[in-house]
Amino acid sequence: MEVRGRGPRGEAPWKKLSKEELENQYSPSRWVIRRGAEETLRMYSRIGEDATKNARATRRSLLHVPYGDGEGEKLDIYFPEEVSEASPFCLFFHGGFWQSGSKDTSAFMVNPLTARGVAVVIVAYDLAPKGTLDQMVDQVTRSIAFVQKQYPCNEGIYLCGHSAGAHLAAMMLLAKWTKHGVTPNLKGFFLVSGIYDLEPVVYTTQNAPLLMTLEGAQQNSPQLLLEAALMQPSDPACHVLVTVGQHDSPEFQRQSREFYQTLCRGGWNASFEEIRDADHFEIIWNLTQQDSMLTQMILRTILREH
Ligand SMILES: Nc1ccccc1C(=O)C[C@H](N)C(=O)O
Repeated sequence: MEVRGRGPRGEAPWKKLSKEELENQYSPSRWVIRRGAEETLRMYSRIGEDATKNARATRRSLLHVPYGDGEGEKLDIYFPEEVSEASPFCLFFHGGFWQSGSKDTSAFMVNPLTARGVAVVIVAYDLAPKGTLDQMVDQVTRSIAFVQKQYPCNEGIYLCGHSAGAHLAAMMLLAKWTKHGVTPNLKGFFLVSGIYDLEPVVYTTQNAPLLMTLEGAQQNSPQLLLEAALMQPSDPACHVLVTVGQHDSPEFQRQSREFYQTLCRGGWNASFEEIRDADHFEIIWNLTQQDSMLTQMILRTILREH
């Protein structure tokens, strides 16, 4: 499929959509094909809860560790069998349009990754309306700095995010670390069904608790920030995997493709994968399975089995 990049003065394609169609495009559960929307959302919670129960029952963990003073600033660390401070660490940021979801139902990737020697950190952040986008981005930045300070010998820090969580992870491509007193050993990004240009979200009902202004949306859009920055990646070896489900909405697919293209133009070591036969939710359920394509891609990157 050909994707027209937006030229400097080009019209963004979503601006041609009616209000109803835009709402539809940014309602992931309306695009699922194997079950109804309600059932999908119920199943999403249940699979997340089961994965978390299972991870907590079978893995050594440190739960509800504060990474800041705020009440919501907590993370869970799950260790591989052979505990080593030098493990690679993969931090996961859950989705839910910055207004739903919890670290306590998001341990999807814990068992497959810890089984292969990777420590997994599931990070909580303050959801809207309590948290603003600016605050969430700051919290995510501090959670990463915290892990780097706690485990300075780590073999690499990898960030994985789903949906809104992929947005938060992608913002870290532009993070300024100096004020945090530490530069994390960032080695890779796994961005799953994310939103990188927040502007269209302003015109949907998803914005009711977010209260984003147009300016706020632009300031928190990695798509726009990367286009404007023309900055070189600080570590050219740092790999960015952009993935989207075959059954994600066309707007979600466009967002992922355009973000990938912008990364390539900026000189990032990026790759793009459409996950076949997966919708917005199934794509993350894949992470509970050791042998799924997405889990395997993540493990290959982290374990450098190219
Ligand atoms: N992106 C997500 C990721 C995780 C959990 C929910 C969502 C949703 O988008 C829910 C939305 N209210 C929907 O009905 O599609």
